[in-house]
Amino acid sequence: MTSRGRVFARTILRSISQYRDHNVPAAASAANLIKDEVNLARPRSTGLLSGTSERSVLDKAQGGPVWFYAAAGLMAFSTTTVGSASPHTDAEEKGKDFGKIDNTSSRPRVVFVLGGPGSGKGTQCAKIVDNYGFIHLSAGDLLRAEIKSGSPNGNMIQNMIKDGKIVPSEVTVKLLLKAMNEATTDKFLIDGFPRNEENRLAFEKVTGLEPEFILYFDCPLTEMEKRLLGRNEGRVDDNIDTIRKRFKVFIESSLPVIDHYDKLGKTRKVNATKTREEVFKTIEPLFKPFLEKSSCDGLNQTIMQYSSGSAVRD
Ligand SMILES: Nc1ncnc2c1ncn2[C@@H]1O[C@H](COP(=O)(O)OP(=O)(O)O)[C@@H](O)[C@H]1O
Ligand SMILES: O=c1ccn([C@@H]2O[C@H](COP(=O)(O)OP(=O)(O)O)[C@@H](O)[C@H]2O)c(=O)[nH]1
Repeated sequence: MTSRGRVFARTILRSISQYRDHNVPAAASAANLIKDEVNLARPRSTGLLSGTSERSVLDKAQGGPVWFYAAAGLMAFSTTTVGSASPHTDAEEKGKDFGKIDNTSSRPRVVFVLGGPGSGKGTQCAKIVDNYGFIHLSAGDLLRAEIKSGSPNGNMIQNMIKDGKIVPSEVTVKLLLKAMNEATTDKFLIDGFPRNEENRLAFEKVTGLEPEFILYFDCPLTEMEKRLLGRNEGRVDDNIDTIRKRFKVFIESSLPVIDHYDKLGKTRKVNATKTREEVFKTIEPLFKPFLEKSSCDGLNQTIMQYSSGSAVRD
């Protein structure tokens, strides 16, 4: 990050603050998130040219430090196309046609794993991690860890989870960013997030990242209820009252997110009622392309661009 870049980022932060003064709520929450992220990302961004291990994974978003682009509001979303553009694409039907993953890019690659509570997201994520080198970030697990850590937000998060409500985006996005920044790989399975349109917009604004695709586990409520009641993990929300509230929230708030990505041709719908093994077989073709070519070439190219100054956007 050059000093001109820093000056530019500060200017943009100022203009976001001015928007906030004019009561633009999205700009206001973005500005808060961005300020936090500046603090998170800044110490690492000094190592831009000193090798991949020292570069924050998120520094690579859009070929530059994420907080810089977030501050600049230059969210030119990824042009990566994954699979067919037709909506409501069933994974079974599409088979190998999922293959258009941009493995020459060095930016972090994100897959959102969505579906109702108990549809089997966590179960399948574990299998994908074992076989395809992704990092699994469960937003619910991150929130539960935050409660355990004794964070000042702990009580609020606990109450929201008990009541089946969606925790404010500021909290969840910050936890996700921190986990992404600490990760040693750039392939992320983000499980159980975004849960509503506000979550989605907050993540997009702050990271500038668009998911490669959305894995949507389609499962009837009766099956999900049965699975949740048998989960036996001692969770405060796996009781019939909270389960019913979670279903309502899923239908009212989360389905519109799945629909949004559907319209962009990014939703990969999977029949989640099959056995664990059958579901995994169905989704595997979606992940094979990620193994086909290392992203090192793209990464090296990005580092060279930084060396020559051509990737600096001020
Ligand atoms: N395909 C499946 N068939 C039957 N039970 C399943 C299947 N997938 C997951 N389960 C079980 O259902 C429960 C909920 O699964 P989980 O992966 O935790 O769902 P989610 O992460 O979507 O809430 C767990 O007890 C899990 O072992
Ligand atoms: O992005 C998220 C993810 C989870 N939660 C909260 O955490 C609970 C449990 O979510 P998780 O994904 O762990 O459980 P699932 O819905 O898959 O059973 C949800 O009901 C919400 O209260 C949230 O607020 N935002």
